[in-house]
Amino acid sequence: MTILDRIIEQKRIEVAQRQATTPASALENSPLFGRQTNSARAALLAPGSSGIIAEFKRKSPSKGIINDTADVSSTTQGYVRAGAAVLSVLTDEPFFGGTPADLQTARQANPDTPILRKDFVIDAYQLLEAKAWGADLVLLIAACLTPEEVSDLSRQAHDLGLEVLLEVHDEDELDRSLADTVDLVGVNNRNLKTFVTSIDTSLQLAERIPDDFVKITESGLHEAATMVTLWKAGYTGFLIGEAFMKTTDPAASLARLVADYTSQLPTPSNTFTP
Ligand SMILES: O=P(O)(O)OC[C@@H](O)[C@@H](O)c1c[nH]c2ccccc12
Repeated sequence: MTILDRIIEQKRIEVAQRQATTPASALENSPLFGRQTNSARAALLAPGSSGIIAEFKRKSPSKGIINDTADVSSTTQGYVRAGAAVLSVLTDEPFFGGTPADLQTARQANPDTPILRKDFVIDAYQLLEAKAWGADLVLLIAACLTPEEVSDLSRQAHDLGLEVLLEVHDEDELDRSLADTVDLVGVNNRNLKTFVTSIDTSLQLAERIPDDFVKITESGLHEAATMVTLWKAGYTGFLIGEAFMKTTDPAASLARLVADYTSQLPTPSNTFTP
């Protein structure tokens, strides 16, 4: 059994329990449910965008504790001030130490920034939660969904005004799961079954992703030079967590990376300006 299998097994139990205590109607009646969402696609494609999706992550199955003292509100606000285009907030508790409250807090602290609910979505109920907790987009992971589930869930997400980031790890997942109902395609450099992380994954898949999707490279990114290589390969979005969260000042680390990255980009029009 892989770690991903264990996470999904646990997730099914968790979703059933939450559904039993909070009916869909309660989520639909919550104050944030009707809010107008912010577009991550627009934020990442805006001229001058840093392209960075900055993640709030306390721990992970591959790294253990990364940061168990950081405050959600100040860290995410710091990320935004330092130039993050989009925020990603883990809501999985058992494996990543995130909570629904983290997402709600990040929403309240950053009303105008697109926020990704980072979790393992396997059921439409979780889309209602995402909307009720203040998310603007959700992650759908091809490795744990059938192609039908990807297209059904992404259609339902759109009906709620949520954008969809489809995560793939190889050619096979991309070929079978890419639906025109998704907005952004993320290539995870980390294999969720083995934890092996390599940016070659993104480099190999870049050309196979049609250009109408915003291309995001995810995980294991630490250095501006690597980002420039990936940008040249066609990636405009960079999902980064650990490199920031493991430092004592995540926002300052982001600011340094943005400065370094933009100074190395060949075209001034893509330069981030605060
Ligand atoms: O902390 P990193 O190596 O910068 O990675 C961030 C993000 O890509 C990673 O947390 C992630 C990518 N896909 C996921 C799916 C579930 C949980 C976590 C993830």
